Amino acid sequence: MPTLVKICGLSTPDTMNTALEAGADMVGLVFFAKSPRHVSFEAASKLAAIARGRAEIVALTVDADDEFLSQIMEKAAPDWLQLHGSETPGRLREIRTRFATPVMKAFGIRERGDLEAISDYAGIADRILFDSKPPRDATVPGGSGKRFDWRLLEGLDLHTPFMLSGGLDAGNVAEALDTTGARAVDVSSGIEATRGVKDPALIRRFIETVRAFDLERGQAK
Ligand SMILES: O=C(O)c1ccccc1N[C@@H]1O[C@H](COP(=O)(O)O)[C@@H](O)[C@H]1O
Repeated sequence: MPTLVKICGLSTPDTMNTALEAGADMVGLVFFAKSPRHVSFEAASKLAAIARGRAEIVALTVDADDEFLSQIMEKAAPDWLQLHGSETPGRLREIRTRFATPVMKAFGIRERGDLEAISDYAGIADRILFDSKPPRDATVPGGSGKRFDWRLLEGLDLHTPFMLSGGLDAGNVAEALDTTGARAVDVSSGIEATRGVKDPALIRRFIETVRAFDLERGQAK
């Protein structure tokens, strides 16, 4: 199976098309006003229409309430919800039931102890997402372009599929895949010219690099 690639924080039709044409498996729309990648419901609806049927659409939220999630479902009808806040296992269960959409729960990792909470989400989260841990006073809890020590994931025995993120780019993604054994990766900052502004050439290079890694490992499509 080829590595699953998620391109996150797309906010223009051009970069959305670039990601899709380059072969992204998942495309992420950020619904968090403090993020430089935040999209309005109107923009999201147009971007989702471009992506539908070509890649899975992921809506990223941070501690969103039901009203906000309902708006996202109505306007963008995502295939996945990415929950990047401090959502509890109970809240995840509620969201899955109410919105009948798979959920990907993000965990910020800095040290081994940060992995402990994950077992509480077993059988509830459809996928676990590993990101670097944001500083306590961060206004945006992700998309920082910072990596964490990937060796912390070595030998991890998760019974839930996981995705690796946090500071990935074309220059380090092969090493990240090799170290962690991840079968899915997510990138945002590493494909940007400046914070929040995607660079089509970097999007293509990132996906090409992952596909080359897959070819080398005999995992290509
Ligand atoms: O992208 C954002 O602005 C964002 C905002 C709030 C929470 C998470 C966000 N992005 C996610 O963060 C990780 C790491 O991204 P990066 O490649 O290090 O920039 C990734 O999962 C994004 O989906």
